Parts: sequence; C-alpha cells; structure tokens
Amino acid sequence: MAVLKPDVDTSESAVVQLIKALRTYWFAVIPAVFILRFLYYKYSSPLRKYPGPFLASGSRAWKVWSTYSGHTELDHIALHERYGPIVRIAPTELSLASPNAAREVLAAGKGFHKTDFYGVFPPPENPDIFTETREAVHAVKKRYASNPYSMATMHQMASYIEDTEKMLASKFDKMCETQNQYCNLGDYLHYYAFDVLGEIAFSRKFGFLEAGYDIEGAIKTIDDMQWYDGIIGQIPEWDFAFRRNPVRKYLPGLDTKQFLITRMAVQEMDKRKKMGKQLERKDLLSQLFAAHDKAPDAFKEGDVFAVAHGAIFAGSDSTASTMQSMCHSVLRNPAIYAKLKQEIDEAAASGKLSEMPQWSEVQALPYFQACLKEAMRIRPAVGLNITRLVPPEGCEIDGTWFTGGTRVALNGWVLHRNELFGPDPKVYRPERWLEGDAKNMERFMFQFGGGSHLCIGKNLALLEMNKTLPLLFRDYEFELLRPEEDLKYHSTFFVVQEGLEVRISKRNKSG
Ligand code: HEM
Repeated sequence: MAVLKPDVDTSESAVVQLIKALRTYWFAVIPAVFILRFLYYKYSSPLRKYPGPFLASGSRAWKVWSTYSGHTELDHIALHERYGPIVRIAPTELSLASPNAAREVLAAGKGFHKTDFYGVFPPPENPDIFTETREAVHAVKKRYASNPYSMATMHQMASYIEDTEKMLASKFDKMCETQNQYCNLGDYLHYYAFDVLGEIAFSRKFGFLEAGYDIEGAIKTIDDMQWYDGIIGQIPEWDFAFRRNPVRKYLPGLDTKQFLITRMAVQEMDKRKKMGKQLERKDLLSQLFAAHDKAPDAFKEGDVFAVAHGAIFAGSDSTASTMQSMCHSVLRNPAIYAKLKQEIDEAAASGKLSEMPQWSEVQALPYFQACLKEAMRIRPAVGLNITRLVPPEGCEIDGTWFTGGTRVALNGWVLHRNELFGPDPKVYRPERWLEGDAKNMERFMFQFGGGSHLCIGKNLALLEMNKTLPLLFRDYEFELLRPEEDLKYHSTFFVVQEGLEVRISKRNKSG
C-alpha cells in the first residue's frame, strides 16, 4: 500500500507565488488596483446618478487639484454652468448651487455638521470655534465667546479701531506730500486689518502698518498655512503624513510657536496670567479670560488662547480681502466711484459724517452700503467650499433626497451668481441693492456662512469696514494703476488678493 506524504506546504507556496507574481507584474497590478478602486467608488455610491467631472466620480483627486490650482471657486462656477444645480465633486460629495438648498443646509438645528475638512486647520490639540467639528463642544465654546464679539462690545472697542484708522491715515497723508504718489492700497488694507485685530484681541498692534511691510513674512506664512489647510482638508487623513507627522517637530524652522502672531499671542497670555485681574483695558483676550473665570471647566484656558489666536487667522485675510474687493470694484467703475464720493461728500458737508465716521452715520449712506454688499456678493472672501455632512438618517434638501453621510459643499461664489440677484448676476452693479428686492436678496447672501456656524467676527468686520472705507473715500483720491486688469488672487481658504495698486492724493473734503 502506498503511503501518502504531504510533500509541500501548499498555503505557503500560494503566498510565495503571489508575492513572486506581484514582483514580476507590479507595473500592471498597481494601476489595476487603482482602477478597480476608482470603479468601486464611482459605481458603489448612491451618488453615481449625479453628473460631474469623470475624475471626481471615483476619487478625490479632482477636489485636491482644483484647490491646489487656487481657483476652485471658478471651477465650481464652471461645473454648475455645465452640469446643473447638483454636481458630484468627489465619490461621496456633491456641490449644490441652489441658494435655497444652502439656507436649508446652514440653518441652525438641522443636523448638518461640519466635516473633517475643518479638523486640519490648527490647532488640532485644542480646536477653536472654527476648527471644532464636535457640534456639542462647538456650541459650548461659541456660547462663551459670543458676548465678547457682540455688536455692543464691538462698539465699546471702536476707539481701538479708530486708533488704527488714524495710523493708516497718517501713512497715507505722508504719501500725499507728493502728488499722485504710488501706493499699494491692497497691502496697506491687509496691514490695517491685521493691526486692528491685534488691537481688538491683545491691545497691541502687530506693527505691520508702522513698518509698512509684512514683518517676518507673517502674513505670507498665514496664507501658505491656509493654502495647505485647504488642500489637505480635502484629504484630511494625509495630514498625518505632513503637519502631524511626529518627525516634523525635529525639523529646524518648523516650530510654529516662533511665528510672529503666535509668539505675540503667547506673550499676551503669559502677561495676563501674571497681571491677574488688573487689566488695563477690555479687549477680546481679557473678556475671554473673564468667561473662563466664570466657567473654568466648560471654557478652559486652552480655549481662551485658541479663540483669541484663531481670531487673527479667521479675521484678517477675510476683512482685508473684502475691503480690497470693494475698493477695486469701485475704482475701476468711474460712474460708481463718482456717485459714491458724491454721497459721502454730501453727508460730510451737512455734518452727517464725523471726522472718524461712526457706524450709525454710515448706515444712513445707502449707496455706500450697496457698494459694500455688492462686493461681498460678487467676490465673497471665502473662496473654498463650506462643507457639511447630511445627518445619518438622510434628509430632503430643496426637494431632493440625500442619503445620510453625503457631503454637501456650498460655495459663495456660485450661490451669489444666482439670478435671484437680477438678470446680470456676474456684473458688479451696486444699484441692484437699491432697486430690487433687497430684503429677499439679503436672505441669500452667504459671505458670513450661516446658522450655528455664522461667522462670529461678522460684527467686528462690518464695524471695521463701515468705519474705514468711507473715511478713505472721503479723504483720498485713488486712481488705479492698471484699471483694465482684474485683481490677481488665489483661494487658500480665503481669497488672497494682490495688485490693488493706485496713485493716491489728498482730497479736498468739500468735494
Ligand atoms: C469680512 C470679513 C469676514 C468674512 C467674509 C468671514 C467669513 C466667514 C465665513 C463664511 C464663515 C463660515 C465658515 C464655515 O462655516 O465653514 C466664518 C466663520 C468664522 N469666522 Fe469669519 N469672516 C470674516 C471676519 C471674521 C473676523 C473678523 C473674525 C474674528 C475676529 C472671524 C472669525 C470667524 C470664526 C471664529 C468662525 C467660525 C464660526 C463657527 O464655526 O461657529 N471672521 N467666517
């Protein structure tokens, strides 16, 4: 009788054979895996019925590339023109163009939560109000931070804005000693927005206006960081390979604590802790400390730092960009510029505009308000999408059913080009706010987001712009160096602009 002897371990040999095959045919296997993965994402998702770029249907590469290009807002406008109101921009993500849909998604209490996109923005160890993705925790932080940001509190801090306005004006006065002097108005508005925030948050300017340049490249660093956040936010798990890589802290020059804005924030925190209650004046930091004192467990010391520090990141580029957009749009339209100056001059001549323009006075300038709103409509300062997750149980949005977990993306540049703003939504035309149904149009403006995540700095930004811009248009004559050219810009999270260069002269205030 023959004896059966197992001669080889068959399972091991299969594995070995597989490894050998992979080593031999890797050039075919790797693309095959990618293709299969792509096809799986493309067809397995309930979103397969929605149109969109081919690359986006099976991978997030389209989103990453579009964000990297710096003009994702233009890509989204083009996508919606081509494919309609709902476009698939990633395997599990849809971009919505309907302003009604945006209102529903952003409405408070509807259960649309922030996606992991926001978690990439620093600081990961202690998220601030913008980066916090846990809704319940966000609600607590926002409750404690809201009071310092209220319009009433902002009015109490208006004198700090005025101090900075005076410094900006003195810089411009100096330039005007020579007639038609060159001025990079865009840069100065940027320095101004940063220094106002320094005053509001920490009772000290960062020094950009005084210096007249980007000290230590701090503004550029913020822009670069936001650019990184925007791109990696599309593929958040990759953050661990880059910024959250444990090896990173050992690399020279990458210690963020040495970064100008962070350094100053840390210094101010330490100073306040030493000073205890004897604070010189009521600024954002002191009020956040007061909120912490009242509820030390709910609003921790780390939250005080994160919220104050985060304000500089969230509030500087955004406000500067909005002011630059309005100035450029007005200056390149001589009829609009003339009409705006006439309104401001008449108010000044009749004693209705103080030397340092006041909020209530500027609210009574309808054409100025229309020019500002129109700038925020056509060129909202946030260029990237605001993304939210559809609640797990699914939900109907603007008449369409979406399954739970779908990511929905809203882009202000798309939403604000809707025909509800008139037949010419692509044109900068402030008059639409005076002749159309302005109240209804207001309901569909998303430049400050909406619902429970409505921009907490909206009051500060509006107060700052309403005080500063009329002063500039009243006291200075600006002439664009290249009126035929658009402003150059790229979207990081915010729309970072350059090229607002002018000739500046002092105006005779009587017109
Ligand atoms: C014209 C100026 C500004 C514009 C256009 C703007 C725009 C926005 C937008 C669109 C959002 C919503 C983002 C989202 O949901 O993903 C937002 C949120 C936020 N903004 Fe602003 N912003 C401006 C100024 C400021 C200022 C001055 C500050 C602070 C000093 C600030 C702090 C914040 C914070 C903390 C959030 C997060 C709010 C939350 O999630 O509850 N912003 N902003």
